[in-house]
Amino acid sequence: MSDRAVLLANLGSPASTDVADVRRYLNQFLMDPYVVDLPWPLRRLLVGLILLLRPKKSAEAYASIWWEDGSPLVVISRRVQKALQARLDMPVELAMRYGEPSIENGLLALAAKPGIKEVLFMPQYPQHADSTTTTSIKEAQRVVAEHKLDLKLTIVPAFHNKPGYIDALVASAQPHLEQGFDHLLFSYHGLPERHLRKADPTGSHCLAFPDCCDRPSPAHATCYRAQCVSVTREFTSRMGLRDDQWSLAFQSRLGKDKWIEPYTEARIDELAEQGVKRLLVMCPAFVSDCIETLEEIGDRAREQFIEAGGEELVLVPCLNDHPQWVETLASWCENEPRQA
Ligand SMILES: C=CC1=C(C)c2cc3[nH]c(cc4nc(cc5[nH]c(cc1n2)c(C)c5CCC(=O)O)C(CCC(=O)O)=C4C)c(C)c3C=C
Ligand SMILES: [Fe+2]
Ligand SMILES: [Fe+2]
Repeated sequence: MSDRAVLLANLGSPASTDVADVRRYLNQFLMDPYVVDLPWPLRRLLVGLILLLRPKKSAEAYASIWWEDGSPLVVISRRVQKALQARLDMPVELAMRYGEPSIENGLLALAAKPGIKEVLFMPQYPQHADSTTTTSIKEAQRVVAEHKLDLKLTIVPAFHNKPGYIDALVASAQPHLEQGFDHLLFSYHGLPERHLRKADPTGSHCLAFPDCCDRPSPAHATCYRAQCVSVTREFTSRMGLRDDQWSLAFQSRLGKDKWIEPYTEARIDELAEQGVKRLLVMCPAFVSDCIETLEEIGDRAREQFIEAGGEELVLVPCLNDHPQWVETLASWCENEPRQA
């Protein structure tokens, strides 16, 4: 048995679809300063306002996609953990940034295992965002420091360009594309534009020009949008798609701020107006299906598309527990060099 263990980290879901549980979850999530990046008093005020109406609406949305054994995001993440555990000779735990199982309990459980000296911490996000990758890493570092754990954290950052990721995406999505389509829409989770500017280490690249994502820059190491563009280009080139066969948009906008564009909702109407009848939608910001794919795209966007004149919207499943994805994760776990 190796002295390395693995902690897979995803975002998390409410404990149940009860409005009180959804409110608790949304409060923990939105009060994270990496998610709503305002000073505490303003954040408290804004989140308090959001929590007046959002929990009921979100609880209904969660109830419409909830599975017998829980939230799809958590159930699928458990399946991946089990498949990876069966494949590897090292302990594999699962943690969520918000709700349960927590990053704290995951790290404590691994630290209690005899002989474990290093934890490979793997946030399950292909593209970097402070609201996902950074906050998970900070939480893991906090737990190690506060509990004085005798563990080395080796962090696997956003894996948009890591060998094997695009191969797994192609392997899982190709059978769906082979069924035929008029257009393929890549719908990524959105982000306030302010987050993109804040994550730009050069301070002068991201959103400074309309084509910033096409101009090479060190800023792209932490630019969510550039990484979404790069994943889309890699995928479409591997599939041999022409530029007019696909487009890219951003979903899930919350609040009044300007988020990165184009918005998925607007793009769905445009595509229906252009005569697209069979629309395929992929959501490569997520490795597991979740409320954002199943409800926002699979239900609401589908309804919108059909009302606008489309005939069929097909949601391409996320990587989920596809064998090639599990194999890719396993190879990263075995081969990732220990960080100094
Ligand atoms: C300011 C608000 C939000 C930011 C910024 C944000 C970034 C972000 N989120 C994901 C991945 C997921 N988000 C999910 C749900 C979700 N996201 C927000 C808000 C922000 N996300 C809310 C309020 C919710 C809850 C659902 C709702 O009420 O609409 C999920 C799904 C969780 C589940 O239980 O299924 C994921 C996954 C990324 C990748 C990202 C930054 C790029
Ligand atoms: Fe989100
Ligand atoms: Fe850019």
